[in-house]
Amino acid sequence: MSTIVPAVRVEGLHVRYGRTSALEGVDLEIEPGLVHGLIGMNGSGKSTLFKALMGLVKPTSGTVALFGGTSADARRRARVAYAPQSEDVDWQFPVSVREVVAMGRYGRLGMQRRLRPEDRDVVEQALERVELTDLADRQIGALSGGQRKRAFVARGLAQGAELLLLDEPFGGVDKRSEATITALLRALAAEGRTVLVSTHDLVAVPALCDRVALLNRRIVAQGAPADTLRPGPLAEAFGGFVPAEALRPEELAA
Ligand SMILES: Nc1ncnc2c1ncn2[C@@H]1O[C@H](COP(=O)(O)OP(=O)(O)OP(=O)(O)O)[C@@H](O)[C@H]1O
Repeated sequence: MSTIVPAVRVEGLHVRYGRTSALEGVDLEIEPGLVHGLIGMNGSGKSTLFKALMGLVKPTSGTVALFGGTSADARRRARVAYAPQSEDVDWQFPVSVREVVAMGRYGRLGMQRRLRPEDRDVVEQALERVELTDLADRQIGALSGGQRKRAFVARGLAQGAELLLLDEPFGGVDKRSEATITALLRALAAEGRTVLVSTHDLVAVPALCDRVALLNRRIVAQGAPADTLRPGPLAEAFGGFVPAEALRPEELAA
């Protein structure tokens, strides 16, 4: 039996918003040190699953464990970082990019504490890692879509998070930024961090993800991209529609 504690273990998770059933019995295990893709159509429950992992929505039933403990515990110990979908962020908030990244440090120290010189160094290193040093004094809303995503990744890095949950990091991002973010996330996994990314961009998946989970209110398929991005599971995940860009050339011809 494997002794590796999964970064995420979800069992029998149901979430409802009033009359809307968003998740219906999700079972999911996320192995640490890999990039995992969470793929599903609009309304399939991706954001709800992220929020449930963070303890931001209450399950109707089922359980969520991060590193074998509660999500509250993982948050308290700064082990998990969450970058919400762009629509869920107030981009007018008067904070600079550097201040957003520094929030990752406060997560560890508590807002009452002042950043020490070594914390400031960590913030600068995180900014440099995502190539935002030159834009660090800008108001966060004055960044492009791709730069905003990178700022949130930097916040997670400054926090020292072992698990990064990124909701649609490729939404509204051009191909160049997408390649930068992909390389960054691959490098984070190579360091042993765990990354869970929701995306519609199926073309990006094989280069980015070690594992894929297809979601349609429950997990339809989970495994290596080559095994899951197949016509059958894709049709089930996308309500009968098979996104052609997800298929390999031989399957397209079939
Ligand atoms: N706060 C809410 N109140 C009521 N219903 C909600 C709420 N948030 C989400 N829902 C509903 O729950 C379902 C799942 O939504 P969710 O945002 O998790 O899907 P998603 O896969 O992230 O979608 P998208 O790809 O469009 O972002 C949808 O039917 C949505 O309308």
